[in-house]
Amino acid sequence: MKVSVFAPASIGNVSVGFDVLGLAVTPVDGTLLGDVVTVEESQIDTLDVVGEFADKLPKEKEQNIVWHCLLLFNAALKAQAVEVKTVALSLDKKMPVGSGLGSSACSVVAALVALNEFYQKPLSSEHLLKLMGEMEANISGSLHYDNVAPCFLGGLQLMVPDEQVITRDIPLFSDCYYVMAYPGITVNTKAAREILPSQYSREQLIAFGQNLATFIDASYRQDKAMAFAMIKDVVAEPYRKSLLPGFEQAKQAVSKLGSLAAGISGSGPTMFSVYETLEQAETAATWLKQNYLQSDQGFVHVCKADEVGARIID
Ligand SMILES: Nc1ncnc2c1ncn2[C@@H]1O[C@H](COP(=O)(O)OP(=O)(O)O)[C@@H](O)[C@H]1O
Ligand SMILES: N[C@@H](CCOP(=O)(O)O)C(=O)O
Repeated sequence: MKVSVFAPASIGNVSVGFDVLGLAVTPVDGTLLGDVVTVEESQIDTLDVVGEFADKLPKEKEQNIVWHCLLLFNAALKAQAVEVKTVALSLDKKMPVGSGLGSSACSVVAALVALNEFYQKPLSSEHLLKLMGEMEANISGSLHYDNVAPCFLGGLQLMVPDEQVITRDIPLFSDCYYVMAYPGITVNTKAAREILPSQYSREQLIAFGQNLATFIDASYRQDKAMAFAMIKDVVAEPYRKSLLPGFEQAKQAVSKLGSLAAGISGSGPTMFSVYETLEQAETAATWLKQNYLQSDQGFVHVCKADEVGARIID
């Protein structure tokens, strides 16, 4: 049996929900913005890495998080007395590393879902999600599900403080367009987490809670104006924007072009911005391609919410 799984890009935090909100996105032109992992039976365990960003990854398979996913998955199988097989893994690394697009989450989710499908789903979705969180914590130094949950399940996901639930689907605005502008430079998630303050003021805590609660309420009422007015980041953006050349100027520019909201995607450097119409999104995308990209590896995609998440592809 051979199975290939695609796992989509995600916007961690969505500005208003640091570490507790994440949205999966996919380009409207059909581009596969995410990673693909293929699993098939083999005489020995192997990992082959191909794709546009393969050269940005460690050469040794033992340094690749997809290999660590195999080890973690096999341990989970043994704990359930399921016979472990030797497999050939192939990672098509379509996602830039340190991008703020949930690149590591794409590899983790695609690998664990592909392995689970290969074995005819011995692990529950809840068990898989916990393994994904464990992998993300190993990579970024602290546990956060806001990339792996939307990447795995699709849509807009709110992390809840219940280990048996972990995440909840939140109603999203499926008619909006999300422009993802990756400037082509790297911001390491772990480093971007380490620069954040260890403490916040009472004023910041109240603002964070009120913004997030109001966003969730407006999402359930499908009150688009209120929801996107709440897309404000009091936790990370004030401290991370200095890592993103031209971010402030780009945010002001897309606002004049009609964006409903804009912010740092995940830990950056990707900037996301939201629009009512495809025409506005495409106009802003053109501006961002001309003014926000820092290298020839940068790109801009006009996206919609990805409501499916990780999926088998042929
Ligand atoms: N398959 C992989 N995909 C992404 N990163 C990987 C992978 N394997 C190992 N890594 C390493 O994990 C770290 C991921 O960095 P991170 O900043 O979390 O990326 P992103 O923000 O894009 O998720 C990098 O040091 C990268 O070299
Ligand atoms: N909540 C995390 C999100 C990291 O997203 P990534 O796409 O940069 O890995 C954080 O802000 O640290």
